[in-house]
Amino acid sequence: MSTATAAEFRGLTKRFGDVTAVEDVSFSVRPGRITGLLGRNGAGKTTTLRMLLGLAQPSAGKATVFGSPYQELPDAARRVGVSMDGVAPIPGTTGYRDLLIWARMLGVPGARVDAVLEQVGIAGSANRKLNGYSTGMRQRHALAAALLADPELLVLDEPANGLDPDGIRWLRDFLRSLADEGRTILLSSHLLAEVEQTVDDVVILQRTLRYSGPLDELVSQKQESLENRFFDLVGAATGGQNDA
Ligand SMILES: Nc1ncnc2c1ncn2[C@@H]1O[C@H](COP(=O)(O)OP(=O)(O)OP(=O)(O)O)[C@@H](O)[C@H]1O
Repeated sequence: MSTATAAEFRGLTKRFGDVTAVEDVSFSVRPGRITGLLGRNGAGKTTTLRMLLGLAQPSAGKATVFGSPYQELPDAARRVGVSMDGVAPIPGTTGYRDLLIWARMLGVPGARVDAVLEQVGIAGSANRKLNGYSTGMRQRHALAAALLADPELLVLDEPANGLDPDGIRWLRDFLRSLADEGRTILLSSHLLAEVEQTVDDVVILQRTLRYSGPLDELVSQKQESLENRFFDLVGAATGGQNDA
């Protein structure tokens, strides 16, 4: 890889009218590692990822992938695999058919569909309609779609949401195997105990950046759990979201 970081966020700010969702956030995502973007509901995680992917325009600052804004990155859709809410499948489509449509859009061979279905462990359900999938199966399906083009970077918004304990353990091992192959993973989550067992680096967001760096430096500073360090950095909940 030619650039030293897989993704960079510099002074990134996003305002929605009177609401500042993300304020002056800067951090780097190191290649070949799993980075967890953590924050409570409304902390600005999804907005940050959307700005990285060119889906939301920053009010100030910038985000780059492999050194370029996403929109200017050659072959971006194949180099960056994304799992994020907001892309609805065609109603009544089977899992297989949905992935085949994505494969054609990405210009990858149809055989990749079988490969990713096997990888995420839902090949046996591929001929079922997607609207009958459980939450866990939907998460695996979304991951399969993200993997179709064999991307260098995976951006996963809340990939553990809705997974049962088996699914969570599977996801952890699966993400680690992807990172061991040299891929970079940036995932958002509010499941702190889960993340503690999954990620190498941590970014804590509460509108502003509260921490970015290796997980072990964060938790070993005080020999405490990620959860305790998280609340040290973002403060206790006051009932409102997106508190300063
Ligand atoms: N399109 C939008 N229009 C107006 N406000 C928005 C929009 N998108 C996000 N926001 C606001 O920006 C803030 C950050 O939202 P965001 O979805 O990025 O947080 P999050 O950390 O991903 O939260 P969650 O864990 O609940 O998904 C919230 O106050 C949210 O209401």
